Amino acid sequence: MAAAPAHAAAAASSPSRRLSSFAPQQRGHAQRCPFSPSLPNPLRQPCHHVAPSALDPSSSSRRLVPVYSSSAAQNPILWHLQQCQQQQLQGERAAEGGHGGRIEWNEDDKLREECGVVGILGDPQASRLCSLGLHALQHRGQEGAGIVSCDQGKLKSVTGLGLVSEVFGSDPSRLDSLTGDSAIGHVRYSTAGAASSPHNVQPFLAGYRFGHVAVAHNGNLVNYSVLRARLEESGSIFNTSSDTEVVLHLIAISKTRPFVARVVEACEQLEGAYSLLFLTSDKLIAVRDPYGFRPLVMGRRRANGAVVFASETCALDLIDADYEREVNPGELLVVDANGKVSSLCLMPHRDRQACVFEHIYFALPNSVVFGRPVHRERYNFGATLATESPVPGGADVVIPVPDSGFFAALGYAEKSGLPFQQGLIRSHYVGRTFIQPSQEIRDLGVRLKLAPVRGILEGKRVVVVDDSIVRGTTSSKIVRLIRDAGAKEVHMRIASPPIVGSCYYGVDTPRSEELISNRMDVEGVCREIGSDSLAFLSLDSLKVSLGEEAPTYCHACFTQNYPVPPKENEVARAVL
Ligand SMILES: O=P(O)(O)OC[C@H]1O[C@H](OP(=O)(O)OP(=O)(O)O)[C@H](O)[C@@H]1O
Ligand SMILES: NC(=O)CC[C@H](N)C(=O)O
Ligand code: SF4
Ligand SMILES: [Mg+2]
Repeated sequence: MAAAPAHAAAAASSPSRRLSSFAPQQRGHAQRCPFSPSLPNPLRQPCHHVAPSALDPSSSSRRLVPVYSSSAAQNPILWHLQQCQQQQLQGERAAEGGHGGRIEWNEDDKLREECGVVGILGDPQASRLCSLGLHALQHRGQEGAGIVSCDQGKLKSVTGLGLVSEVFGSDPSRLDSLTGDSAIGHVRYSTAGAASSPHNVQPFLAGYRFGHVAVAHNGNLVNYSVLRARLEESGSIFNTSSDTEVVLHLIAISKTRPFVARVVEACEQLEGAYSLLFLTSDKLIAVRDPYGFRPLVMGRRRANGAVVFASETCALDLIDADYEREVNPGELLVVDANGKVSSLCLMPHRDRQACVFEHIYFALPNSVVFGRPVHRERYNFGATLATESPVPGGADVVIPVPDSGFFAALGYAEKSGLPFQQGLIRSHYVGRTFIQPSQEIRDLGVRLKLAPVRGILEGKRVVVVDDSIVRGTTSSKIVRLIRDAGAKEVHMRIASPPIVGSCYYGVDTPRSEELISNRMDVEGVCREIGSDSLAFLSLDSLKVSLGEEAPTYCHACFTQNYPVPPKENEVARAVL
């Protein structure tokens, strides 16, 4: 049963939050250049620019501010801004290798993925299966990939920048070298530490007093700078600028024994999100933080009972492993060399705060995440949206924004009784996070990625369903594409609430100020993206859709109620 439509109630009481129609000529920008306020800003599209004050490499934080761009060649202001941005980039690259912080930024307009982890024990093909599992999780991180295997107590590692196919496909000898019947793997999208540094690609492998240990991490540690500073003060030397490395140092300096107790002691000092896999000479260990922000599941291979851990069940499916259960929040599972699994409670169990965005956007629809099939959740969000936000004057067709809008659009169409059509075709050869250095090329990139089907759109009142709006640039471009293809009306429907806050738990979001719904209300966003109407799924309806489990989900990017306070302000983007 859908909740009362929150925005409809707001619309009745407040004209400023009403869903509205806007004529294109009303869509002018009155903004001025934030860095030269005396100059009017004639530009239209948001891009990113680094404030000149942040050009100082010693600056404690980098400020990214939205400005408006067209072609730099035609526009001196943009040229100036791009020069500054170049300068900033060069400064940061020169500073790379410095302590801790992230020195690159979310260059496109998206919420970026997180990371994916896979671990296997008890199969002679462990590293090959691991690489297949990583392929299945490639949507969670495309910056780097790696595998550490264990053969007769000896740990071996191959890591590299790029996609799994680039790291392991180009040279078969890499996988051949990873012998042994246990392995862990990682695909990275960075939240802390430079994306372009090969040192930051996981799994990390380190030696300590009693042996070697490898770690693969999905999440983000909100207190890592504090921990790192403390460790460095007492002599630790870091190899990477990633938050994850602190875990290895904490294990190494722990005075307790055995190894599992060291892991527990280390994890007790961590704050934030962590789904971790550890590999040692004789064990595979899986840990999930007490809030369970990030997913982590366990399964077994049908053929031989090998134990498998993975971020999402799609990785289990690919390697013929049956899903057994989640690693529970706050739980530590130890798999010994004989495949025996023991469970330990890591620390007092807190109320779970699973990331609801896994259901909305991140996870693949064929995965089961937090015990729920992702495709079903998305379908329900879309169906609820249809109930609470039909198009006032009716519509002719519902189309999804591929890929992640697909199931929500299907739910919307079936609930509203409208035909569901594929009005946008997605190129399979353009990545999920398409990155180009200039805004102009990025604009073209959207057309490269999504092409309208004129025969479906021409003369129609079109409902376009997407999963989320972050900065709004993709939506504006899609609205324009659909209008250019002859649509009579374009109504955007978004199957999640407006995103108003950054994530500190393993998802690289733009700064709050750059999130379009943080800067303006629904009517403003509608005007900005140029649609005839716009509606988001209300938070109340999202919660109704999640049912009894709603309180066990994190919704902080919609509410800014952070379950773990983000102590280090903007940690993911700070240059320390
Ligand atoms: O408001 P914006 O800044 O435009 O960002 C939001 C868009 O980004 C994501 O799609 P993306 O293209 O990254 O991935 P997908 O193809 O898997 O949907 C998301 O699904 C929205 O479509
Ligand atoms: N997205 C993630 O889970 C990233 C893991 C880790 N914080 C890193 O930056 O490498
Ligand atoms: S803030 Fe948003 S993206 Fe981050 S964990 Fe919470 S729900 Fe997920
Ligand atoms: Mg999308």
